[in-house]
Amino acid sequence: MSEFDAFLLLSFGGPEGPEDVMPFLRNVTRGRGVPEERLADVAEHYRHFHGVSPINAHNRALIDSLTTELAGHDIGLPIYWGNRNWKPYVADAVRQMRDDGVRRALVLATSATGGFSSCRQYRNDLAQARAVSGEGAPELVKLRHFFDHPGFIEANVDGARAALAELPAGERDDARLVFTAHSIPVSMNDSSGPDAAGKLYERQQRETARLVATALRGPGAEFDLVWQSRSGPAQVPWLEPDVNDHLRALAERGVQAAAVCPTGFVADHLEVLWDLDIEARATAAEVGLHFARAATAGTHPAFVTAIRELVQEQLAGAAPRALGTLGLCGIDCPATCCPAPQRPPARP
Ligand SMILES: CC1=C(CCC(=O)O)c2cc3nc(cc4[nH]c(cc5[nH]c(cc1n2)c(C)c5CCC(=O)O)c(CCC(=O)O)c4C)C(CCC(=O)O)=C3C
Ligand SMILES: [Fe+2]
Repeated sequence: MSEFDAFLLLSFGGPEGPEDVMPFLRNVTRGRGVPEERLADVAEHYRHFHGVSPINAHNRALIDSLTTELAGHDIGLPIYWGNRNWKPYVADAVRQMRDDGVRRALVLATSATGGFSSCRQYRNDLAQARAVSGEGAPELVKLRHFFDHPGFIEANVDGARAALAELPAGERDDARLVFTAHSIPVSMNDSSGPDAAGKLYERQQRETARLVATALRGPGAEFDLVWQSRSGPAQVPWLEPDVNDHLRALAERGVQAAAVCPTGFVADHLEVLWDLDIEARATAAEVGLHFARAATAGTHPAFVTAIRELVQEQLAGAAPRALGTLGLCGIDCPATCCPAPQRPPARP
C-alpha cells in the first residue's frame, strides 16, 4: 500500500486573545462581503470569551488523544497541526514538515461533510501551503469525510442521549430532536457535490442527523435539521430555518422540550457556545420550551477511533466503515467538486 510519513490536522483556527480577534475575523472574511455590523457582533461573541476561541484547545486535546491512539496501534506518524485562519498557520506547518523531511502526509480536516467551506477551501489551503513552501514540499493526501462514520455517529448519539437525560423525565420521550449545522449561502449548498444534483452539504448533514435519530429512537424516527450562525449580507439567501425561529415554531405547536444536537460541528466551537448555549437557550426560555444541548464529538473515544480507522484505510487498505447510504466522499474528488460560490461584491 501507499507510504505515508506524517499526519496533519487541518483546522479553521481561532483567536487566542483579545488582540487577535479583529485580525482573525479579517482573515476569515476577506473578499467575502460580510457586513461590518456582522463582524462587530461576532467580535463581541469572542470578547465574551476573553478573545479566546475554544477551537484551539479542542484541537490540542484532539492531538493528545490521537497521539495515544495512533501509538497504541503502532502507527508511527508524527502529528502536525495547521489552520486556515490563524496561528499555527497551515503554511508554517507544511514548511516545517518539509524541513523535517516529510515526503507524504495524511491530512484530516476538522469538517465532517463535503462542501466549499468544509472541503474545497481546505484543499485550496493545502495547495497554497505547498506552493509557498516551494521545493520539496510534502505531498498531502486529504482523508475522506466522516459524516456517516460509525464512530462519529456513536459520539453524537452519546451526546444526544446525555442531552435528553437533562430534560424533565416526563418530557424526554416526546422531546423533539433538533439537529443543527452551520448555515451556508443557498448557492454554496446548491453547487456542492460532484455533479449538477448539488446540495451535497445539506444531504450529508441530513444523513448524520438521520443516523443519530435512528440510533436513538429506531428507524423512521422523527427529527428536524435546521441551521445556525448565518453570516453574509442580508440580501444573500442562506439555508433556513434558523434554529431560533424553529424553536419558536415548535413552542407554538405545543412541543414542550427539545434536545438540540449540533452534529454539524466537530467540537464545541464558538458557534456552539454562543449561538446555541446563549442565544438559542434564551429563545427557548422566552417561549417556554425546555432546552438541552448535546455535546459534539470532541475527543469522544469513538470519534478518536474513527480518525485512526480513516488513517488505517490509507495505510493498510482497511475496509472503509460507513453507516449511511450516500457513499464515501472526499477520495478522488473531481477538481470541479464543491466550487466557490459567486460572491457579492466586496465591501468598499
Ligand atoms: C460550513 C462552515 C463551517 C463548518 C465546516 C468547517 O469547520 O469548516 C464553518 C466552521 C467555522 N466557522 C468559524 C468561524 C467563522 N465563520 C465565519 C463565516 C462563515 N462561515 C461559513 C461556513 C462555515 N464555517 C461561511 C460560509 C461564512 C461566511 C464567510 C465565507 O463565505 O466564508 C466567520 C466570520 C464571522 C461570521 O459572519 O460569523 C467566523 C468567525 C469557526 C471557528 C469557530 C471558533 O472560533 O470556535 C468554525 C469551526
Ligand atoms: Fe464559519
